[in-house]
This record gives sequence, structure tokens and C-alpha cells, in this order.
Amino acid sequence: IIKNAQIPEGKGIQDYQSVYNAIASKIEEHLDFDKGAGYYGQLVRLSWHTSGTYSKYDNTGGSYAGTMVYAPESSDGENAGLAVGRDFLVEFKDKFPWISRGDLWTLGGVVAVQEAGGPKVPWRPGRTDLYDAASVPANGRLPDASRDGKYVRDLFKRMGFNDRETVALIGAHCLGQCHTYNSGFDGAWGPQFNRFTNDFYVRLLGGWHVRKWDGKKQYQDDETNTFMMLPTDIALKEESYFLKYVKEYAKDEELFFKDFAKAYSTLLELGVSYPRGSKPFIFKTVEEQED
Ligand SMILES: Nc1cccc2nccn12
Repeated sequence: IIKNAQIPEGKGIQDYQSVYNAIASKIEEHLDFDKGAGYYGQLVRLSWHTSGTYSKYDNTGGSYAGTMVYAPESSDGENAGLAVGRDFLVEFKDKFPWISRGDLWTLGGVVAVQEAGGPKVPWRPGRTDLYDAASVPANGRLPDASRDGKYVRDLFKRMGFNDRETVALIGAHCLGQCHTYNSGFDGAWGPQFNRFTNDFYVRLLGGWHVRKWDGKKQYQDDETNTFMMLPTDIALKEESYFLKYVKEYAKDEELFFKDFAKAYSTLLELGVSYPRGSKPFIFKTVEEQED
């Protein structure tokens, strides 16, 4: 099925900048949420999971129709906890009734990345709320973090990403933390999880060992035994085709920012057909708008 972008009548960049600003100020009001993680990781994960159901093999899934509210996607175990992000954003559906779920959920991720100090992420509107059972992707397309590098490579390849783009995208793990009551994994990867930086790669290249606990297999840092990484995180340094990019990004934050912005922008648009040459919006941060 062709999913053509349809921009709401008469809406332009200023309308979407107003939504951006409303989301950003709500993030600012809740910086202490989840022991200081705030909503950055929540919003990025929502934007990624609504888009990461895409398959290039049959052009199904993706953020177009905002289908995460429908079965079976709504009950996909990999989406556990995403109601936090959806509930955080739902008031903006009322405040800006012309915005679609897909546009709101992907825009929320762009706000989180930019307001956490990350790169500018080009973004285009036009995703359209739609319900037909056939357009809801089957569960099983989102990554199971217990798996290995080959699995990660094939899963991101299904979305159309190469090894460099895959490693760049996973760098978003610099935001947020894991909760046993959602994913079953536990803890934060480092001391700071509310700023967008390349620190995830720097720490990943340090020493990690399997954590001794009664939960799912995950890793703990050798130095302090307080931080975590997932098996799929550690896989990025076990596979040579990923490790080369982990090292590049650990050394060069600017390169990470450039590659991430491009890959993340592409991720959020998977499955959406835009008119040829339609120009994406680049939103100003709150800081850039202060007189
Ligand atoms: N923030 C976060 C979420 C999920 C996985 C993960 N690994 C390292 C950090 N991290």
C-alpha cells in the first residue's frame, strides 16, 4: 500500500515549531522524572519503535499510520512501557488536533534529541492516522536485545540500513535507562543519561562482564559494577563490521552527530512517500529562540 504524505491543510513550519516548543517545555517541567532520566529516552524510544516495524521487503510497517495503538502492535512485548511516551504526548493531540499520531510521535523524538544537546534532525510532516487491520504490522519486527550481532545486522538491513547507520542509530542509547518492569533489563549505562553525546561508544569500549543476578543476561562495567549494557550493545564490539564504527564515533562526536541525524531522519520516515524534492523542516531549539 502506498502511504503518501498528506500535510494538514495550510500548516507550515511555524505550526510544527509551536508543537515542538510545547513538547520541549513539558520536557523541561519534568527533568527529574525517572531519577533524572527525564523523558528524553522515553520519547526517542517511542519514535524509534513506531518507525522500526518497517520492512523494505514489502514496504509494510513504519510510522505512517500511527498503528501502535492497535492490536497486535499495541501488545508487542518490545513496546512495553511506551504508554509513558504516548501518554506524555497525548495532550498535544487535543491542543493541536490537526496533527497525526505518527507526526506527533516522531516529532517527539526529534524534540528529545535536539533539546538533549544532540544534532539537528530534519523532519517532514504528512503521516496520516489510519485504521485498517492490514496496515498494522505483525509483532516480532522490533529488536530482541538478548540476541547477537548477526541478528542486529539482519534486522536493521530489513529496514534498509547498513552497518554504519546501524551503529549510529544505536548511539541513541546515550539517553534513558532500562526498567525491569518493562524490558526486564535493569539500570543505566552511565552516570549521565539525559544528554545526547557519544559517551555510549566511549563507555562501550571499556571493560564489561556478565552481571550476576537473577534477571535477564546483561552486562556490568568492570570499573564500578553499577552501569549496564545489553547483549546487543556488547555485540557492537564483538563484530568487526560494527566495531570499526564504534571506534570512529567514540573518537569523533561530530561525525556521530552527522551520521546519526541522517540515519534517524531516515528511520522516522520509513514507509512514507513524500513528493519529490519536498524540503524537510529544521526546528530551532528552545535556546535558539530565546531573544
Ligand atoms: N539507555 C539505554 C537503553 C537501552 C539499552 C541501553 N544500553 C545502554 C544504554 N541503554
